[in-house]
Amino acid sequence: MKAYLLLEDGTIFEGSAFGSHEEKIGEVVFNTSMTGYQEIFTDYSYAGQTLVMTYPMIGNYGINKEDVESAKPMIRGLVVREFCKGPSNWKSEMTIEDYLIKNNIMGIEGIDTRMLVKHLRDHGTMKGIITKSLDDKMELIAKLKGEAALAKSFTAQVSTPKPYVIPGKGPKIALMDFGVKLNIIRILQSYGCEITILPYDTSADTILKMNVDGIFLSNGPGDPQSLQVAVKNIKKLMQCKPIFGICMGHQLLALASGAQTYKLKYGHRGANHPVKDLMTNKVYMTSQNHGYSVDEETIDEQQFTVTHKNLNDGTVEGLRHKYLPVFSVQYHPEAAPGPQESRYLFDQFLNLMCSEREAV
Ligand SMILES: NC(=O)CC[C@H](N)C(=O)O
Repeated sequence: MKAYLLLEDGTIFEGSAFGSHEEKIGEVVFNTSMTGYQEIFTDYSYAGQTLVMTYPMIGNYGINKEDVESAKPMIRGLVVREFCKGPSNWKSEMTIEDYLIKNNIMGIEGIDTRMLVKHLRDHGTMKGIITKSLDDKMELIAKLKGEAALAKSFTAQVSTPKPYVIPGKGPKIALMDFGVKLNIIRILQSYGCEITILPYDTSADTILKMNVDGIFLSNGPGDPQSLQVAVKNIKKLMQCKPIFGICMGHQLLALASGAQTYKLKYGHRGANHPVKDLMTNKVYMTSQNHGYSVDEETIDEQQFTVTHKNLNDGTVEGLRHKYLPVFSVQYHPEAAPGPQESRYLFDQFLNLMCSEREAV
């Protein structure tokens, strides 16, 4: 069945519908990873977004129950050049089409994704809708342009509603859940940590009473500036405990320290973004998924050091407090999918917690 991707600026891409046929508005963003589509669909940081995969065939190794980053995909739509109807892999349990139907997500295939990405790079990220009919095109465009087209924040939908504990004999961690990727939990678990996953708006006082060894600030969807409640809590927490933040966690930590964030023209989403560790001059290939960035000009140099930078556009990729055991990165050291060479950052967090413990 014919379908269209209609963008907020009126641009139309024609293709064929697949998956569910429920038409939803999303912010259209592209990811350049060659593999790992299942982990990407289930990364809650994509909540509210219609995802364009630039790799030309998606779905060739199917979908399984194991390789997920959350309980369910929160993407609003999927745009591909071609989806694979006959996947082949020992782990495969269903096609991506079955998966999209099951999760009520509409897809469109047959799109010239190179042209679409060039358009988004030139004109910036914008809203769009995958639709079967353009009869009401002007109305749809007006809706896409409207303030109410997309919820302001998806955090409450993806954060845990209640605290829960993953037992362990190692350091105790409070994880502030803004839409955490499961691989972050898996890695912390592999160190034997006891992890308490907390709703995004848990107060600093509640967390301090838990007497944990460290605090982890997770990834998550949306604009960090819309999470002032967390910013306020982090401001207090950073004076008291070791903290490690990833992506949204990094942005919130920056806001808590008085810096500002801004929206990037078309974001960084992919598995081969080069990042330089300015402390060692080493370059790492990193997995990234973010639409916002910390404004370097606004960072208080008395308090924070910029530790990492993106080599494509020079944006801030890592921060470390000068005196407190507090640091963060914009990219994904848990990288599912993506290169695993930044896992050492979890060792640093564990070391910080252990040395703080010894110092007490
Ligand atoms: N992966 C993330 O945590 C993304 C953070 C934030 N929502 C952004 O797009 O910049």
